[in-house]
Amino acid sequence: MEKTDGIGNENGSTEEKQSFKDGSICGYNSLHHLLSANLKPQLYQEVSRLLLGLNCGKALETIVPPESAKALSSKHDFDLQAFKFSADKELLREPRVVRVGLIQNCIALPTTAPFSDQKKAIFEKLGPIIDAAGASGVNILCLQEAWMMPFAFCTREERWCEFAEPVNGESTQFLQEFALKYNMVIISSILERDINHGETLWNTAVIIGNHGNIIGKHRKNHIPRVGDFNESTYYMEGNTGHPVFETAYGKIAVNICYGRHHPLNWLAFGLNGAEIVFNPSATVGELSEPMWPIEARNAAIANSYFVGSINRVGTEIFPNPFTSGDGKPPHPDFGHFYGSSHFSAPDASCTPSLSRYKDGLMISDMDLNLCRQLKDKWGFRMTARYELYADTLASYLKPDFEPQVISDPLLHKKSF
Ligand SMILES: NC(=O)NCCC(=O)O
Repeated sequence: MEKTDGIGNENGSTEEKQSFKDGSICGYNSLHHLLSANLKPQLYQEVSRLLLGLNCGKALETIVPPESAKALSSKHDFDLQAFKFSADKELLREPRVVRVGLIQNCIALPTTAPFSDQKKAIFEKLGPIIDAAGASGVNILCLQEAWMMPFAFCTREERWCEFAEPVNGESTQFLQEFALKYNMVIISSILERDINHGETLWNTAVIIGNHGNIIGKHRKNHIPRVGDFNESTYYMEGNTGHPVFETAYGKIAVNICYGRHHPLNWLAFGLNGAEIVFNPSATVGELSEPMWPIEARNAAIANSYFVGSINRVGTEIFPNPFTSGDGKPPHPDFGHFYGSSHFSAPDASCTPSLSRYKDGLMISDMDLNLCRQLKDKWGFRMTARYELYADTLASYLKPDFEPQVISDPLLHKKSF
């Protein structure tokens, strides 16, 4: 249900336009809602074909979530969308269909509330959304980056480090119960405190198996130094490589937030055999929104795997204004985290996005056979010429590296 007619309404008043500060797109939940509300059905179909691609030659199918999940989404006011990526029927392999979920959410209490209350309120907010995923039969569920806290890394204040937890801490224990209850793999991105290594901090994804066990962890490889993303004040670049976790439902990996700007990061997870790579994120409109629908989709295409992209929602106001050395006046917030979580598939199709301003659960079935089918069709792995790039990289890393540039000999000749 949309809030206003947005600019689609010719009489759109100033008040209506003001309401766009809520994070909506001219009053609409998402770009796709804006288009479907304003284009004739035939035009919308054609725009969708170009915008979202085709899966097995058809528009992506939707699936109907169970009534219990729909009831939870109405009661707790979160967006709920469900789709299905198919693959071609094979003669020798059975389809390998898994149901995957992504959760996006805003924080639950102001950042000025006691930390324990903030964390508890986020747990309480997430419970019904995870229940909806469980009721829908989701096999693998991924939460957003540092879901258990406000994204306070803009502030550079040390007190936010108190939110950090060991891999087997409170947040993991909270999710382990759901994993066990719903026979679900859960990927939980937390601020980690590594007790055994001098209590250092990391930005870490914990992989919880469908028996409630901890399968392993991965630490964020690339730390942003852009805009207000002052994360390097808090933790260092990860030391866990590019692990792929073999779970009951397929081989999965996690490329945490800013790592999505690094094509080699995506590649490495692919080389290790990932079939689904999750990108739990926290990013804001002004900085990255034009990149958001492109990077994950490109990674899915180039590496012949599925990608699940998740971004938090809302504007988080911090008690003390901060600056980031970019000449901007002190400000108390990052800007708007624009949600828009979605899935991308190796055949270049993708789902529409979840809301730009509301909590949400995005579900999709995906037949993992599609990964190999796309490798066979496009041959990106076979044509990759890795040895050329290995040579270039090895040479680039040497201190005496010189770029391979052949200059036009006439370029520096004096003309008479
Ligand atoms: N959390 C995080 O790494 N954000 C960086 C900004 C971006 O990559 O869009």
